Amino acid sequence: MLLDIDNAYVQYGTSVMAVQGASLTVREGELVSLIGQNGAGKSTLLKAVMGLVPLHSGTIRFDGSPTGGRSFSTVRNRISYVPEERGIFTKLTVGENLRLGGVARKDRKAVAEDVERELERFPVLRKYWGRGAGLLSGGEQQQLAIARALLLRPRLLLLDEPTLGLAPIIVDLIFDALVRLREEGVTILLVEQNAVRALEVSDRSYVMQAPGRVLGCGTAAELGELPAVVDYLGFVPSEAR
Ligand SMILES: Nc1ncnc2c1ncn2[C@@H]1O[C@H](COP(=O)(O)OP(=O)(O)OP(=O)(O)O)[C@@H](O)[C@H]1O
Repeated sequence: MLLDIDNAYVQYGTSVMAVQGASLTVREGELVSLIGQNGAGKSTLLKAVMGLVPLHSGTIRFDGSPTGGRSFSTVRNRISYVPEERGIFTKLTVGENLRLGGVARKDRKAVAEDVERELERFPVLRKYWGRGAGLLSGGEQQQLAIARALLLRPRLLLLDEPTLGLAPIIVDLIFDALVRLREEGVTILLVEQNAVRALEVSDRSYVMQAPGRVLGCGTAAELGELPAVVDYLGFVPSEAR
């Protein structure tokens, strides 16, 4: 098991318990999605994996080791995270942003090859290589954020709502890229509000319901057998689309 979240609780301040006993696993090579409505606790769970919010209780293990300890480093363990707000440095160029993804690596030649591969994956980044990243559209910035995250050669890629607010043609482009990444063997945990598309591309999905509980998990076919999940989603996962 690459990622193993067991009975995680996360609290903001003293009142809001945003995640309440969530368990989730990701195996090497899987594309797993986390779906559910606004405020269900999906983003919080990703932040907990990155150590950006502390666990109240429960455990998160990466490759068998707890993620919470001082000695754990997401960079050393090669976990890449693309937050909902993307984290692009708007004052830097596209090329500078992209190269930043590889700064922690020592294999400079391989980094250069990986930059080239990302430019082939997302041609718009080549086109705008020298342009200030702040001038890119939302969809272009999202491609840059994903490409930059891939430059770490992540063992696990965490994506928070990569298609939120983007034009349908860009949504298609991002989902196509996810399918290809999965074929390349990149392990992905995807938070997505577009449940239909997420179910379509994922090996397995977790359905999360506020406040912070996992309602069910499995393949689209398995989720379709769970009445509470079908009720919550408002459609039968295996019959979507
Ligand atoms: N920094 C914060 N301080 C206090 N409460 C927060 C904070 N961030 C999130 N919450 C609350 O925690 C709960 C879970 O939020 P979270 O963002 O994880 O949900 P989500 O499923 O990712 O939804 P969304 O798609 O809207 O991001 C919500 O009730 C939210 O209001």
